Amino acid sequence: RITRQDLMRQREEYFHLRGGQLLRNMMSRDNNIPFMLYDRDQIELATNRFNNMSVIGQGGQGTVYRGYNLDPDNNPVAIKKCKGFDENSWSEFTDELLILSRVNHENIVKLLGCSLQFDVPILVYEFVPNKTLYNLIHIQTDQSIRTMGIRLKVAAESAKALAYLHSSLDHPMILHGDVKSTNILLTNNFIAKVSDFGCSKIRTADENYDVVKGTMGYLDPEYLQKFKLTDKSDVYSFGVVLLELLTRRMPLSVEKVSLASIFQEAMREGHFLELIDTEILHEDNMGLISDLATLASQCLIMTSESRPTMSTVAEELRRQMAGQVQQDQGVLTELI
Ligand SMILES: Nc1ncnc2c1ncn2[C@@H]1O[C@H](COP(=O)(O)OP(=O)(O)OP(=O)(O)O)[C@@H](O)[C@H]1O
Repeated sequence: RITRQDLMRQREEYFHLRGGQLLRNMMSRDNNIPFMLYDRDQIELATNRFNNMSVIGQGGQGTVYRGYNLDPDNNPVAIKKCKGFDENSWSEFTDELLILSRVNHENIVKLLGCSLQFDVPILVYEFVPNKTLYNLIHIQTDQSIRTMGIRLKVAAESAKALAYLHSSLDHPMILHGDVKSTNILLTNNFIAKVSDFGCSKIRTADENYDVVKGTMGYLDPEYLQKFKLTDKSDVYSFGVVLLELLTRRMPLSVEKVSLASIFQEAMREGHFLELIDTEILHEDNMGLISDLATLASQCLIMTSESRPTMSTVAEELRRQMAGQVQQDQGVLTELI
């Protein structure tokens, strides 16, 4: 018969085997890192024992639950239960957590903590209440996402988040590896939050990788040839997201033709305007649309070296935003 004491001992064992002590030491060394290590009981209570009613999403790497009572301010959280996790990958996973816990950016879904007391990793994130960008572009016809201003803002914020992951001094270079519109979440005020970190996403720039990760329609063609993920692979995938925002077309057509290739051909032949979503195709927007189309096209260049860096893309989008604000103010002044 297994007693409660046996169970407690087993949980402690799991905790140590999986590098829990390492994480605990790191946290006590650096009080600035608000990263929590949750007990099994806390997670089970928060998800009502992983009750189906608490499920908010299903991804390739696991199931996401809505949870309560874990956040000190009592905000809801999103709890991801990873699946298909290899027992031998725990130490790699804990190493990654040490880095991911240092990621702190307003446009990145915050990783609040984890639990090491289950047979698979459990990750706890800040809860983002609105839908994914994919949902708002392709499924729901939310009025707000129809405006050019919101689309530009979402693009600029997502680019800023990716640029931070690639080149912040807070942590080594982090490659996202699966940038797509389902991995951009939006708050009720349409603040973009890049998500989906935590299951083997950190790579050093020169590491070779032989398993194809990522999503069809967004994958860097050079990565598919060389199996080497780089910062420019994220730039390519971001280019596809930019196209989704401009065209409201799916990244892959029903015939499995990529939006990127259709768009690049239209750019070469000078008729890309035919692809742009008619809802944003106004005279006032023409300059901006043309600039954004050029930027997307640069992100999608076949040879990765010729693509801009994420910082350059973010800076260009910031500049465009500033231009828009000025333009809006100009219109206002004229009206007054
Ligand atoms: N922090 C969060 N707040 C609110 N909802 C979330 C959060 N994280 C994920 N979700 C929801 O859960 C769904 C699944 O997320 P997840 O990141 O696991 O999968 P995915 O990105 O759709 O697929 P994959 O992991 O295969 O790339 C998302 O589409 C979203 O609806």
